[in-house]
Amino acid sequence: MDNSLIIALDFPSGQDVSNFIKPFAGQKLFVKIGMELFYQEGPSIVYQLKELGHRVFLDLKLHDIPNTVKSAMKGLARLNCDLVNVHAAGGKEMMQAALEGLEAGTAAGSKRPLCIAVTQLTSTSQEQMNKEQLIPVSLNESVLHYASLTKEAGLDGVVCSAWEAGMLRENLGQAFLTVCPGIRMENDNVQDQKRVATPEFARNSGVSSIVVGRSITRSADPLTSYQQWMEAWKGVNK
Ligand SMILES: O=c1ccn([C@@H]2O[C@H](COP(=O)(O)O)[C@@H](O)[C@H]2O)c(=O)[nH]1
Repeated sequence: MDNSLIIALDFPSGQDVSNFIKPFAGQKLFVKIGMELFYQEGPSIVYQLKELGHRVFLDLKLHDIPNTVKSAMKGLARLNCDLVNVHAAGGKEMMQAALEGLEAGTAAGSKRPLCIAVTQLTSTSQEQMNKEQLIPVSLNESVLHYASLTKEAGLDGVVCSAWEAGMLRENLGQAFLTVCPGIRMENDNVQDQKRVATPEFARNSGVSSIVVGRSITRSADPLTSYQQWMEAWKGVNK
């Protein structure tokens, strides 16, 4: 899954998704289904997108007691998605349980979905983390701590901002995935994101894959916008 641009399909219905992907006919995309879409459409939206040949990141960010997460992951493994995730704040035991569930739910002879953990949301600032979460360290320290726990638990990588990706590569190795949302073109509206970076910065920091939502899905011409984003991410004409 290295060097993918994952499109966040943050839509309220499957019909909106169909309208969005129509101009991409024939292209195999890597898409992300988050809570908004999954809570409305359920597993059928995963099946539909897989049937069309797209890779699917099911971004439900599980965070519960280990037994509950294990059982939920067992069910998610049966959906045949490519990537799933949890919150690292759930702890090492919960993350290990997530993997056990995924392995138990993966059909014999099939590959289990990759599993990554959210470190600190890209909508979280240093100040908010210190004051609201009462975590009295720097954002980098917190992200490195959560990512180290994630690696110890045996997961495949983390969700972090592009600003932390270089540090994580140095400390945890380049095989450990860094999947980064909060990506914006220079001068774009950052909306609710706090730790944002450009696709060029992400590429130069060794990010594994970027997640881009509204900049593409809310654009007047999503296909052209996607092509421009791909060029910026891959460094075409640089
Ligand atoms: O830390 C995180 C974890 C997940 N996300 C998700 O990524 C996309 C980003 O969308 P944009 O429109 O490009 O801001 C969205 O689905 C989030 O739920 C994240 O942003 N940060």
